[in-house]
Amino acid sequence: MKAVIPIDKTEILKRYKPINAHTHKGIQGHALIIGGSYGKIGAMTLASMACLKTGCGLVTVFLPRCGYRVLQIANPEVMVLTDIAVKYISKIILNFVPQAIGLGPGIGQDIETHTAIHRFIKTNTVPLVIDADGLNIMAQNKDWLTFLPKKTIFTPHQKELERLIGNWDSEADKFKKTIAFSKQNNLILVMKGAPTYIIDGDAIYKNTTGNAALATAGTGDVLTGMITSLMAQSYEPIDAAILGVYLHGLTADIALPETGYQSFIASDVIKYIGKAYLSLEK
Ligand SMILES: NC(=O)C1=CN([C@@H]2O[C@H](COP(=O)(O)OP(=O)(O)OC[C@H]3O[C@@H](n4cnc5c(N)ncnc54)[C@H](O)[C@@H]3O)[C@@H](O)[C@H]2O)[C@@H](O)CC1
Ligand SMILES: Nc1ncnc2c1ncn2[C@@H]1O[C@H](COP(=O)(O)OP(=O)(O)O)[C@@H](O)[C@H]1O
Ligand SMILES: [Mg+2]
Repeated sequence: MKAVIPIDKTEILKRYKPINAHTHKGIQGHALIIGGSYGKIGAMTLASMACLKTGCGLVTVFLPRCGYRVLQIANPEVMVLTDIAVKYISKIILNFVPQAIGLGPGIGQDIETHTAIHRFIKTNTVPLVIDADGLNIMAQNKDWLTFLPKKTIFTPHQKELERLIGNWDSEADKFKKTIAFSKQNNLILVMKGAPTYIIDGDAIYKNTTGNAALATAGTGDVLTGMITSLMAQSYEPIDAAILGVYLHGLTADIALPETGYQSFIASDVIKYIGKAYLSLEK
């Protein structure tokens, strides 16, 4: 196993690109988040708001029809495209080409959603982040992995990772299997946990930010939005994964003295993204 590289401020400053004073929303990147199902539209409101607050110029979501009003009211800055189905995603039809796509928050596992994802990835060439049930669907259909753009980012928590790579009998075995999976499929794996590791073939990065305040519903959905945003802003996939994970953890570190562990929620990650960015400039 190669040396583990810590994701600390020095590593981040090598990758972080400050905003150009002459930029405009048309060149700040247009991101698309695809997901949601009846009862899990919140995952999409969180992911899309996190995406905007991480700096991309435009954000569109694609979700089932039941999410339309919810999204427009909760996040007026976000644009909405809807599926023909009311409660789940059945066919993904887009009317523009985004710079990056996040797929999976709250998407559920309806059989029609499996088919929609299959059809979508067969033709998609846009850089992709896959999370949540998007990962669970890929785990049940491993022959679809060949359709993914190279360096697609997977963001599994431990349980989702197990569904993808099978059981492990030690930490070393878990890393060995994750590295093999990353290499075989040319994917980047964000192994979420405490701490989060990022695997890109033989390269292993260990995050140094974050704390137990993040152990709350929706913080993973927020991370998907943040990484998708960075990819839409032209960061290379590995840089988007590293910077996204670092900033996400940093929000919880900055917030902790004000919120404590227990009252911190996923919306607070979004609330503190600005302070996390500002701390990079100090
Ligand atoms: N407001 C919303 O709409 C929310 C929607 N969510 C969506 O709900 C769906 C289900 O996601 P879940 O992750 O809850 O379901 P999963 O069934 O994938 O994972 C949860 C299970 O994994 C176990 N587990 C073991 N190790 C874990 C670890 N390190 N981290 C997390 N879980 C671990 C848990 O105990 C639990 O049994 C996803 O589509 C997700 O996007 C959730 O993110 C919660 C918030
Ligand atoms: N104890 C902890 N310490 C640090 N980070 C944590 C801890 N618990 C959870 N996290 C982080 O919170 C996020 C949870 O993601 P996930 O399990 O997908 O949540 P959800 O699906 O509810 O959005 C991950 O980024 C994970 O690394
Ligand atoms: Mg999750």
